[in-house]
Amino acid sequence: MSTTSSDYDYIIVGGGTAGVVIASRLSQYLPTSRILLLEAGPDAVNDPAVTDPFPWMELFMKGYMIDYSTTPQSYLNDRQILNPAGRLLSGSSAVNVGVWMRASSTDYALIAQKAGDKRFEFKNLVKYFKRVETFWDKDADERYHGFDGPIKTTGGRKYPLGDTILRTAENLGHQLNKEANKGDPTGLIQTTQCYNATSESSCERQHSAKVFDLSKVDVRCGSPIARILFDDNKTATGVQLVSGEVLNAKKEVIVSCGAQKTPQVLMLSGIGPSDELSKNNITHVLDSPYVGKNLFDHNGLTQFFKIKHPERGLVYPFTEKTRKPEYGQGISWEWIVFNNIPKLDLAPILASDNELAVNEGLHPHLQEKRCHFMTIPWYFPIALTPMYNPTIGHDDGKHIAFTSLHLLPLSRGTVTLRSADPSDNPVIDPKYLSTATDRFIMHRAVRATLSFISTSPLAEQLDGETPPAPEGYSGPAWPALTAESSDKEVDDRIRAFTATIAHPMGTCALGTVLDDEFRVKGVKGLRVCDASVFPEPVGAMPSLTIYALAEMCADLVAGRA
Ligand SMILES: Cc1cc2nc3c(=O)[nH]c(=O)nc-3n(C[C@H](O)[C@H](O)[C@H](O)COP(=O)(O)OP(=O)(O)OC[C@H]3O[C@@H](n4cnc5c(N)ncnc54)[C@H](O)[C@@H]3O)c2cc1C
Repeated sequence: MSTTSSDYDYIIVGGGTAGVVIASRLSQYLPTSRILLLEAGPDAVNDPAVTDPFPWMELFMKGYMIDYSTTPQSYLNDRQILNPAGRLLSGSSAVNVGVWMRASSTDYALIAQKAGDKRFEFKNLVKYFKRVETFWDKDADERYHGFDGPIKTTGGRKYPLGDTILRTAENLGHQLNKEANKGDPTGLIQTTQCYNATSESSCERQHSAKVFDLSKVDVRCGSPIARILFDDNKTATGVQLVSGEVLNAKKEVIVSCGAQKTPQVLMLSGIGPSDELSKNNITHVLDSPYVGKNLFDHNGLTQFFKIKHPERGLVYPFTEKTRKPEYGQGISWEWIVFNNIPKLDLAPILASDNELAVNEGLHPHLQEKRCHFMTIPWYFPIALTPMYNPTIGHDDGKHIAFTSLHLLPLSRGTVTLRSADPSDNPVIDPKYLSTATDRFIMHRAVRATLSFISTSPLAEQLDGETPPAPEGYSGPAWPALTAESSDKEVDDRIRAFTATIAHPMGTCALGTVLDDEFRVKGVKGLRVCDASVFPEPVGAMPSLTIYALAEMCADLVAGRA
């Protein structure tokens, strides 16, 4: 067969977090191979709106961030939940908040069990975590941290309320966990973020295409694909772009379009649940019933609390106006609490959801070191819930925010096709909080925040909650929540204001859709590697784990694993 300029050895579809890593590493490991990376969005790698981690609104306005809003969610008052993702080279790594963390080893053990391979256990992932990062603290334990990886990190700030938060957490019984990256994040941890410190008080975002070398990869931005092409033996032979152009892959196609788009690409290519394909008149390549199933996400509720003495400059976002060396580099927060719910409290709720193995204590939620939720204090009113209270701006200097974040959802939703048109977004139905266990965990998470703000010494610095007052809302005023609020008041608030922090995962999972080397079962020459591969949630912000899985995938493709 003669070779043309449209013939490649490997085509990676989706130049996001995972796709960039895989393309970069393959070009390094297989230097004689021709590698193509196709990205739907633009190349904005050095646009200050991307490299500066703070101008989020600009990311939307410039079209770098798109919204995959959900269907009406029945356990959230039928609200459609804003669901952003990056649509540019680097994908969501170019628009995210930059929290850099690993989950509990128990979470990875469950993923390994579902994937059917020990390679996904924490101890076997550590080498990939290390390969990716340059950890900011040179004295950190080298068994767990990398010091020469492409992603530089920052941490170790000192905010005026830092000690107050630390002592409040300790008064509530949370131990300071100085090494949260060795498989047990339980307790109070100091936040690390994936920024590169450019001075004592400034930093730039570390996103995948900024730091991974793509000089030996053919990168085509503005090139959304319509479908993957197969021969009669169900071997992937290349892709067709939305423009109609066909590009050939002699060895493999690797799909990394993120948890919302990867299942859509597979279904449009004829791989998916048979009924879904038939409904959209798509020619079947393979009935793969779990494509687009198993969608889960991290739900969060954010609340704003008034500071008693704003004149002391205790709270501020880290913006141009307020950059101070003692605040270090990064978004204005320094602590996160990883919380466990006691087994005796959780077991009856799990049983009410008919979850298996609860009575024997074998349910994954009842295992040691599993963290069910996070409490996140921010030194400014971060607007994770849109239109929460538009009178409070980021720079108001009078509020602190707390996010109560549910980490281990049992609810499972779907990504299905809106139509056979690749330009249409898929239908996203995460079925948020559709299990009693998830509603219970979310409730406990908010209660934990209310205890935190009512406990000394933080309590003495605060003056209650400023409740939400969304623009255009004309109903009765929302009561300020306190530790004394009724269960109904807490649940009403959860239903009305819970959002997502944009961690969708699970829609082309290892073990069901994929084998243990990321290959799509039932066809040849096709792999998937991105947030969609998780069979079970990681109870942490996921990007570091996604980077690590992409490193592993590149090793497997190149025969180095
Ligand atoms: C606002 C926000 C804040 C977040 N904060 C954090 C955080 O603080 N810490 C953390 O760890 N995680 C965070 N996350 C989550 C994390 O960033 C994502 O889970 C991760 O980046 C997803 O990586 P991915 O490779 O699966 O997909 P992405 O990085 O989203 O990449 C998918 C890419 O595929 C492209 N694409 C889609 N369809 C096509 C097509 N048909 N053809 C070609 N290309 C296509 C997209 O344009 C995109 O570039 C956040 C996410 C968001 C959106």
